[in-house]
Amino acid sequence: MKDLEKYGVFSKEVRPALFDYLPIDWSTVFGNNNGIIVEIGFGSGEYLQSYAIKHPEKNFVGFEVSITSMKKAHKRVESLENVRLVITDARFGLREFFGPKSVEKVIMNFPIPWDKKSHERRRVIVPEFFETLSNVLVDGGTFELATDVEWYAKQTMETAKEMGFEVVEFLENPDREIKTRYEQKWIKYGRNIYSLVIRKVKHIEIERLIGGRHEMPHARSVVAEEKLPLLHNKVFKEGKKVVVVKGVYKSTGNDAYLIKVISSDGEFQQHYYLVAYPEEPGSKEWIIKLDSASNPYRTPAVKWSVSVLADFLSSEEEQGK
Ligand SMILES: C[S@@+](CC[C@H](N)C(=O)[O-])C[C@H]1O[C@@H](n2cnc3c(N)ncnc32)[C@H](O)[C@@H]1O
Repeated sequence: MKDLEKYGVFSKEVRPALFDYLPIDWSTVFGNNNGIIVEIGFGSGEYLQSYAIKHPEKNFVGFEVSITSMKKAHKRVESLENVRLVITDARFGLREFFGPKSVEKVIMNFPIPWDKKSHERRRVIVPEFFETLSNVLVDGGTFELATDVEWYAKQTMETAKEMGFEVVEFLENPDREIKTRYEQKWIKYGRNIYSLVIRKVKHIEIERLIGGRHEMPHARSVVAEEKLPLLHNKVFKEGKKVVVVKGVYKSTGNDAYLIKVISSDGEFQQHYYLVAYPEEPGSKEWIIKLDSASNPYRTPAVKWSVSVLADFLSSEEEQGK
């Protein structure tokens, strides 16, 4: 894998899907073993920039889901050797890209609380998030939250205690050295600010969806070609895995088909393409695999999408029916 691709179009962007092995060995990314601080939802990047300049002896990894924020923040941190940015849902990224006891501190400034019942699924700070923290934080490592939403701060503190964390600090209107864009806005509007610091006291093992070598899943099957159009809009479910086929497209040049898939592992959803084509022209044996231009994380649902589609397409004789 060429480093240029692995590190994305932005010089400080890291694209974990292109790494051969996960969790990432961050010491090779930064070229040193300095302690790691993670910021979730860095927005325009002011906080990350100021913090990283103040602490050149630490490495910083920021997560965002907004590409607009990524572009703005990247301009700020471009020249900083100790910062890397990742465009991924941090709930997934913190668990999958960091090994046990590898992060000193996780920071979250002014997250959207998603208070409506229908939006609850988007919330970052949920019990599973504390399980991830209990694994990836070093012993005594901390999580810091700043918010303008009192119930959110208090609920986070209560859940943290239930999940075995120690509360180090809970302050109303703290005088924070670095103020984020949202913080400045809320202060101007006269809103109260709450800050919470909790410390890990107990390490737990967690299950990661991916891990180890990031291989390309593929399957071989005796395919009944007439079954391919039947895949359209098909939904396959097994446990937390869901695979939905959104489209099936036949190539004009040969017998290959492109299959548009959305798969979910619980809350984590990915969009990508699979390809299906005869091993030799005219052969009944087909290969079904990820399209080379698609690069989803090889989660259980992604691996399963290849095998479940291969089974579906398999001719009845092959299945012994
Ligand atoms: C209200 S803004 C706060 C931005 C910045 N921290 C500040 O205080 O100015 C929340 C940010 O979190 C990002 N975000 C929301 N959910 C996220 C997730 N699951 N993973 C990473 N970033 C997320 C949003 O895109 C948005 O930029």
